[in-house]
Parts: sequence; structure tokens; C-alpha cells
Amino acid sequence: MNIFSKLGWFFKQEKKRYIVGITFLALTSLANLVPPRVLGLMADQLDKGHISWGQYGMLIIAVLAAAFVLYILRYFWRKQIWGGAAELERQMRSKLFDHFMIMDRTFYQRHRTGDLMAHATNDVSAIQNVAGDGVLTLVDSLIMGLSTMIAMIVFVDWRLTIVALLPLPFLAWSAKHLGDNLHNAFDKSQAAFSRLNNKTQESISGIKVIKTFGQSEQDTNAFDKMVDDTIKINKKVFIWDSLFDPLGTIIIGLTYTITIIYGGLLVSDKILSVGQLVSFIAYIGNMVWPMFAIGYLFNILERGSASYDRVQKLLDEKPLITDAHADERLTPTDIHGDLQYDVKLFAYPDEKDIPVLRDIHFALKTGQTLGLVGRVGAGKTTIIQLLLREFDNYEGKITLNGHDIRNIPLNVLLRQIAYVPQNNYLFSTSIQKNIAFSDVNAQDNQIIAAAKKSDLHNDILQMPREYSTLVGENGVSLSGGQKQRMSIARALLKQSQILILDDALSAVDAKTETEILQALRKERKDKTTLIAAHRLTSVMNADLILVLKDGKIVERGTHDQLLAQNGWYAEMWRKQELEDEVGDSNE
Ligand SMILES: Nc1ncnc2c1ncn2[C@@H]1O[C@H](COP(=O)(O)OP(=O)(O)OP(=O)(O)O)[C@@H](O)[C@H]1O
Repeated sequence: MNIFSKLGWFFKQEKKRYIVGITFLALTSLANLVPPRVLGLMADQLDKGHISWGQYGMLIIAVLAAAFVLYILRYFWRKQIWGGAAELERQMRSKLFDHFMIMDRTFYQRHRTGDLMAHATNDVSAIQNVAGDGVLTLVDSLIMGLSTMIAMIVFVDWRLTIVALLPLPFLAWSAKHLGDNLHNAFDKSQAAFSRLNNKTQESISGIKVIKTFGQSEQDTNAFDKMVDDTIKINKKVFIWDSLFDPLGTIIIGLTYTITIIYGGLLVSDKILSVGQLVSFIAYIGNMVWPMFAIGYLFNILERGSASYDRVQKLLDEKPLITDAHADERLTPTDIHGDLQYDVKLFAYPDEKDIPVLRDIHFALKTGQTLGLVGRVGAGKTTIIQLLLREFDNYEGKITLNGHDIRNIPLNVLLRQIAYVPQNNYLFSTSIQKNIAFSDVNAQDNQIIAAAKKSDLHNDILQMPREYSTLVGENGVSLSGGQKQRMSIARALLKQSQILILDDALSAVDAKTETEILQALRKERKDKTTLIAAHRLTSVMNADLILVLKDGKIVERGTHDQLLAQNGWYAEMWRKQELEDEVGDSNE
């Protein structure tokens, strides 16, 4: 029952809706007492053998009126109580989604996407069930159960009531017990289905790899085994379900048998009339649901409570990056591209003992370009992540025209940074909307200009519906280079003070790279640009190039200065030049 106090905030907020809903529900329970009573009265009249057509008519009208009133009352309680459940579902879903939006990268490292999806779907439905079915079963089992019992005692006989209702608590117990097992089996079957779905999705998305490696047969066998396992697990659901209904029938049958035997005795002893016995039998019908409801109620509340705790635990997690020290007066126009980067030490939060960056110091004036190069895992992306404020736990300070980035409200900072990550993410929508993702108010001519600068415009014109062509699962498949250029167009459209390209030209050919870099130089001449790359031609024109090794700067300078130093950069440059020459002569 403590789930009701956990959801106290919601019931308080929706007080009016629930008062009206519960009142209508209670009236429904009371109206349900009418038809059995009318049936009893009719049976008595028939027993006496003198029922007039007028009396007949009155009784029929009373039953019809009760049915009509029940219809209206049911409509209103359903509208109120199911409406309340839907409202709770809406609020919980929005809370979770808002939370997912503010959480940082470490949160997504701690929780798998599939688990977060399960919290947002299964757990939220179990919680909304409390506000819908939970309230319904609680009120029904209390009011309908009690009022029917009172009607049995008042209109019929207290002794018959006690004796006949003796087996009914077993119904509640079996509903609870079998219900628990049924739910457990159902949960396992859901999990098995979910695994099967994941497997199907993975096999379909990875079909090219599966076929290229000649693994179709093994994959089909693995899939068949999984289907067999899923069916085996699912059979348990049918077994528990098959036990559920007949048990109810046995217990109800027992109740009717006791009623007929003991009630029959009371009738023959003239303690009860035939009509009273008929009413009583009809009242038993009214008692069945409340008894089932008590059993269901425990299940609904237990599951709702466990789900609520899981969701609350997730909501209680605080993001590492907050605006706690932000100067709220700062607006995007206060932020320019003068970057001073001084990080003495940084380690990822989950591996605090392993320093990833050490003594990274550099400065860039607005309009300048920085090149970041170095071996795989040297720390290039990490330098960028700190500037994007994905982590705050470093020793040192990063400033943009004098403002510590930890004091700039996050949305203000990110408005002035455009980032092209290593892994491009495109949404399943049109090319136009994918580019305009960084600025939803962008005009068509601005979108086309951005596509031209990233050398994508001509490719788009070749597509079936040009800028309206859908990309992703329901649309065309883009090449790696096209995806990269689309991400660059998206970033350029943002016109931000700082542009970051993280290995963003790796999938385009040398000629396209030169064209994009030329367009960038023109576009970004009064703004700051950071380029991390493996191909040195991407950074050769930068004002400052940093060569990183194991999180430290090992060489720094312009392209010419670095060649003169004759270190890793110069060696790499010669190697790549040779590769290009060999590549050219092969073409
Ligand atoms: N989230 C993380 N948690 C812990 N360690 C990480 C995390 N991300 C990266 N690292 C480690 O930090 C180091 C630097 O990685 P980083 O991605 O910055 O290198 P990089 O130079 O950008 O490499 P690449 O050229 O492959 O992109 C690596 O040793 C990497 O394993």
C-alpha cells in the first residue's frame, strides 16, 4: 500500500479527478445491488402466484433503469480514473525523458540503452497501472465487496452470508498466489521476447557482415535455438494461466453449492423466501469480482511499487555537469572564440587513477585554427570533450574570452560551439531537416549554402527527391563520406564562434578534403576552428598544431616549424606523402 503514499504528490495534484471518479465508482457498486434485489422480489411474487402485468412492468423498468444508470456511472468513473492513469503515465514519461536529456555521458556508460528503454516503458506502465487498475480494484474490492455483503445480511440472512462466503477468501488467496506466478512467468517471457527481438534486429542490421563472413547458417541456428527457448519459457505462462481460471470456477462452484444446500434448508424451514434465495445467488455473482480484485490488487501494488523505486533511483541520479556556478547574465553574444586552454591533469571519472591528459596548455585568438594530431588514443578527442564540458573534473581552467567555461551556462556555451564528432548521427528524416537540425529556423538558401561549403550539394541534387530525400532506415543509404559531409554542413549552418572537427574528413578523398578546407578557411576567417585528424593534410594550414602522445603535448608549432623539428610529425608527413604518391600512381 505504500505505493499510494509514494504517489501521494500525484493523487494530491489530481485530487478532484479522483474524488469524482471514486464517487462514481462507489455509486456503480451500489447500483449493482439493485438488479439482484429486483430479481428476488419478482421470484417472491411468482412464488405467491399473483403477479400483475403492472408489477411485472415496474420490475422490468427498475432493472432497465439500473442498467442505464450503471452505464452512465461506468462511463464517468472510467473517464476520470483511466484519465488519471494516462496523466500519470504522461508525467512519468516526460520526467524520465527530461532527465535523460540533462544527464551526462557517464550516466549512459553506467546504464545500457535497452535497460533505460525498459524503465521508460515497462516500469512506467506498471506505475500507471497503480493509478488506474490499482485504484479501481481497491475501491471495488472494498465498496462492492462490503456493500454486497451488507445487502446479503440485510435483505437475506446473516447465517447464510457467513457460511456461503467462507470459500471466497481462498479465491482472493489463489488470485494472489497464482497471479504472482503468472506475472513472474510473464516477466520471463517478456525478457525472452525482448532478447529475441534484439537478436532479430542485430541480425537484420548486420546482415551484410553475416553474409560476407559466411555466417548465415550459424546465425540461423542460433536464432532457431533462441526461438525454441522463448517458446519453452512462454509455455509456463500458459500453464499458470490455465490453472488460474478453473480454480476460480471450483471455488465459486463451492460457494453456489453451499448456498443451494444451506439456503434450500432455510427456505424449506420458511426462514427465507424463494425470492431471498434468488437474490442471494445473484449477489454471489457480485462478490466474485471483488475477491479476484483483492488478489489482483496486491500484484498491481507490488509491481507498481518496485517499478516506482527503480524509476525514482534513476531520477535521483544527478548530472555531473550542472549550471551551479554559472553566471546567468551571460548570453551567447558575450562568448567569442578567444580560447585559453590550461589543463594540468584529467582522468575519466570511472578510471580516476589513470591520467588521460597532462599539462595541455595552448591559446587561440578568434579567427585562428588549431590542429590536433597524434596516434590513436593519444587524447585528441578528450581535449575536445573538456571544451564541450562533457566532463568538469579536471585540474586547470579553460576560458573563452576570459570566462571560465564552467561559469558559462551550458546552453549558452553549446550555442557557440559546433561539433562534428567521429561518429556521425543522422536522424530518419529528410536531408534538409538533418542539416537544419543545428538551426531549425534556417532558410532554404542557408541550408543550400552550408551543403555547398561542405561539398555535398551536387551529391544531394543526384538524389531522388533532392533535399527532401529521406535518409536512414526508411530512406537512402549514404556513403561514409556523404554522412561526414552532412555533419559538417549541419555544423557550418550553426555559424558558431567555435567549430570542432573530430576526424571529420577521414572518409573523404584528398580532393574533396582540399575543397572543404578551402571553403572552411574563407568561412571561418574571423572565427575559431579546432581540427583533430590522422591525415596531416587536414591540419597543415593551422596556426598551431599540437602533436600528442599518451595525453601529453610532445611537439608543437606550425606545419613548417614541425617539419623543421624533424620529429614524429615530420616522419608522419613524409610517410603520408609517400602513400599519397603511391595511391596517385595506382589510379
Ligand atoms: N569514456 C572513457 N572512459 C575511460 N577512458 C576513456 C574514455 N574515453 C577515452 N578513454 C581513454 O582515453 C584515452 C584517450 O582517448 P581519446 O579518445 O581522447 O584519444 P584520441 O586521440 O581521440 O584517439 P582516436 O584517434 O582513436 O580518436 C585512451 O586511452 C582511451 O582509451
